[in-house]
Amino acid sequence: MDKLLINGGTRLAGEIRISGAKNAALPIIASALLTKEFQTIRNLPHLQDITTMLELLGCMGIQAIIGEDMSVEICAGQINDFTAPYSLVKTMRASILVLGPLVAHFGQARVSLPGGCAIGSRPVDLHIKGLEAMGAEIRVEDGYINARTNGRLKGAKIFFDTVTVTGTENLLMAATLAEGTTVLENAAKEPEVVDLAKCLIAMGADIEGVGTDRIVVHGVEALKGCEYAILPDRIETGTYLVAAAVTGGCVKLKNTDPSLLDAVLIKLRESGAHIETGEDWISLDMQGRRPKAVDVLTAPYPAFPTDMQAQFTVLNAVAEGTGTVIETVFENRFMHIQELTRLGADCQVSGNTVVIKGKELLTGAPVMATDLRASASLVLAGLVAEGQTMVDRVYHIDRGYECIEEKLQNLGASIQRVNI
Ligand SMILES: CC(=O)N[C@H]1[C@@H](OP(=O)(O)OP(=O)(O)OC[C@H]2O[C@@H](n3ccc(=O)[nH]c3=O)[C@H](O)[C@@H]2O)O[C@H](CO)[C@@H](O)[C@@H]1O
Ligand SMILES: C=C(OP(=O)(O)O)C(=O)O
Repeated sequence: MDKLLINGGTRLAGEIRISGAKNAALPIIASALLTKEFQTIRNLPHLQDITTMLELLGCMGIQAIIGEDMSVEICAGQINDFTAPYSLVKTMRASILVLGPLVAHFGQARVSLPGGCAIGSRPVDLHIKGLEAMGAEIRVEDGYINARTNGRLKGAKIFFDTVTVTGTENLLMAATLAEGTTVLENAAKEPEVVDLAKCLIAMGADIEGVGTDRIVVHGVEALKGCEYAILPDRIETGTYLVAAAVTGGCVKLKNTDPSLLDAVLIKLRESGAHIETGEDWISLDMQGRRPKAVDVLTAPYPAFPTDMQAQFTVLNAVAEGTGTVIETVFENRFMHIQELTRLGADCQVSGNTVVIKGKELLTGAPVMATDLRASASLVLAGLVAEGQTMVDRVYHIDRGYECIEEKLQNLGASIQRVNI
């Protein structure tokens, strides 16, 4: 099994390119199920989750032609199966994103229930209720969501009790082909939802209120294929900025979009980082200093993202002062804390809050990755810790970070992938 071996202590410096956003690419690949025409998607990140999503379409008889320039061509016209099997869904919860498009376009879907995961129970009740409100008949049996509709789905008024990103995306996609108008209230405003909506509009969908919490979709009879480039990954961007900040380094990240990272950049500036931005780049210079501790509270966009919480815990662990991280989105997203403690971090967890007393030095140790962002935080801690850190279960990281060791090596880090 692959592991990452890190020798900490190098100040990161240099330039790297940010990849396309995993969390936009996944729903946009699923959107190809809404048309029988060819869909061309560009700026795809090279990630395990993308491979899994394409494999999922492959199980349905759909071929994806992968181009050399990080693009893929998909044509759902060849579909012959409407099942998302447990074997794939258990490795990637975002497989649930095929549910809405399959029912809306083909009138049937059989999608395995994702189940809980390391960061919380993560139910999909709001996806199911929304589709039922649109007229789908849904039975949950043998661990599968079986959905059917006789004719087109019907437009409906849907209120999300909780802001849900993939829930909004699933119902948004379903609504594009429904008969009549669908109103999604308390919808997610994440940039990845906006990117999906822009792609759907390019396919011929009629959508208003994109980027607000009230999305109105006037259903159309058919959608056409389009060519669409995925937006940059704001979480990958934020992770490399924190990597530079904790090592006192100076980096420039290209092919990104600073306007997607307001809440993160504010916290990094508060921590003492000198940040400059251009239209598609961000530079951060820590000038060799330790960061100052910052308080963070996660909440839906545009607030501070839960997917950056673990990384900021590491920033606080090596900062001057004491910082607090409060997680309000997922009930169990502190699995990295125990591992950070093994590197010497001083963290006290109480309910959804962790209080971190910054230390001048962390020390390397073997640690175990438990989920995607938890793993990223362990790599960041390893970069700053004195001595050697070995991060095990790297497959979690490969779900969401393209060539992480190569990108960090380009910034001067001592990090290697080993298979022992
Ligand atoms: C592939 C993808 O885009 N993943 C992101 C997406 O996950 P995902 O879309 O799974 O997360 P949600 O936005 O749905 O979850 C937010 C909260 O709503 C709850 N909930 C959700 C759906 C539902 O039917 N019922 C319910 O109670 C969840 O348990 C959680 O507490 O948004 C999360 C929150 O920004 C991010 O951390 C993930 O990286
Ligand atoms: C939690 C994440 O992904 P997923 O929703 O696919 O588990 C993430 O990207 O941090």
